[in-house]
Amino acid sequence: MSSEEVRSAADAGGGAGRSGNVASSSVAPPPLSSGKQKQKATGVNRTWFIMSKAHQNDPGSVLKLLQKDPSLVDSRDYDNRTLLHMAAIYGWTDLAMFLLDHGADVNPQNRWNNTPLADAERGRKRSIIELLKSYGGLSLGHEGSHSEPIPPLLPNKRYWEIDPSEVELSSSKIIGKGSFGEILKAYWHGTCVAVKRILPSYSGDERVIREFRHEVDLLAKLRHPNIVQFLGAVTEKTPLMIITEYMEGGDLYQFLRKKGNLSPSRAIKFAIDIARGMAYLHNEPDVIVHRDLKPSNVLLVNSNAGHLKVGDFGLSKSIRVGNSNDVYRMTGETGSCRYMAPEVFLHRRYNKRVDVFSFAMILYQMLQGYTPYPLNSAYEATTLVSEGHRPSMNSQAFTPELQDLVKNCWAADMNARPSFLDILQRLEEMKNNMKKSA
Ligand SMILES: Nc1ncnc2c1ncn2[C@@H]1O[C@H](COP(=O)(O)OP(=O)(O)OP(=O)(O)O)[C@@H](O)[C@H]1O
Repeated sequence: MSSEEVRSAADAGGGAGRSGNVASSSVAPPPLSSGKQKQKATGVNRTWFIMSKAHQNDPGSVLKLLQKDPSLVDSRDYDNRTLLHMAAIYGWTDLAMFLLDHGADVNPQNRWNNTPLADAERGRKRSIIELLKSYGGLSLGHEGSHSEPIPPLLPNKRYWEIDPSEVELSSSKIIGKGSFGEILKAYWHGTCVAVKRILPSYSGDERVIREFRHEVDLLAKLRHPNIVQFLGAVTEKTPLMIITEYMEGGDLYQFLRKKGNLSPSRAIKFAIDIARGMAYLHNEPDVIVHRDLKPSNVLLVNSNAGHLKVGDFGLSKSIRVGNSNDVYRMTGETGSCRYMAPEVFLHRRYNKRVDVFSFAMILYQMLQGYTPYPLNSAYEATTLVSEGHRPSMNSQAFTPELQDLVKNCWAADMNARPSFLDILQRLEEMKNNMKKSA
């Protein structure tokens, strides 16, 4: 069994304390499994670790790490944000001063071409603006929708409880249906939101309530640009509701139905967004296995389709990686058949790489233009896959690199599948090579 196999949340006492972990780093880090190991981190790990502290809005720890190792001043995350960007976004003047005094580049540009000064101006961080200008800061970019600071989690466990009267449902519209409820487009304090409302007929069903609470507990811990943002929940009154940001562009399934197959560059862009969200969920030691990754659970921020997020955590499991020899064994069939890894369908032991398999199926669909085995029922399709068959890749959009990636990700041996951090690196490389050859 591999070192990445995991045991169940119930066995391990659940996956606690995921307060803003990020999976972003300039280089894919080897997994960290304990606090002590973090201290002994390698160069690659140190970059990842310091960026994760910055993303957790923890300037104190960032400063301590920098004092120990000033060579980290120009560390970057996957979005090419430096510590100076983070200081500008959050308004950490002392930290910005330390960085600049220790030779940090004053005008690095992130993925959206924003410099720290542009970010500070967007957030109206006056003292940082002055500081950056005094060091020759230039205001370039300004287009980043991804640079807003994320407020730290409040210690109060139920800070997210919403009174149903706050949710304006009279003019709401049903936008989706799930197993136990419906998804509505509604308004919360004047803001358009998505409301997952449990149907009254299930409001007394203990199993449904347990699953609902589990989803709320899990969602409340998640904060990442590629994860649909949880805003609050109604758990003390009926109907039970989960309120998340509204994703104007709808889901990827509908999008692909309209568009057919995507160009390699667009599929890579979409795949990067999905892989980013998934790398965050799979971040050890508090691993979240989504278990139901499929196109209808990937949502588009708006109709420009420039930004995707992973949603629907109804079936996700929070798992604290403990004994590396244990695996999670599923008790019932879970997830959506057509995108499901064979080990799940066959009720075998599985680990977080089930999500990598589902990711391969989504990538396949984006490039091929239709679902895997469209002429077969979902059950037949999964049976074929469990017998070792894979759908043929005969669209022009499959570049050799994308073909290899899909093949690796749907490997029958779950331990042969790459991690989402590896996937991200490969996709980023493909993207850069395409840019160079354009
Ligand atoms: N935040 C959102 N913004 C816009 N549309 C959404 C949002 N959340 C869900 N939807 C729409 O509603 C559909 C169903 O949502 P979702 O899968 O979360 O429901 P569910 O009850 O968990 O379903 P299931 O029983 O399949 O798990 C999605 O495919 C999507 O089209």
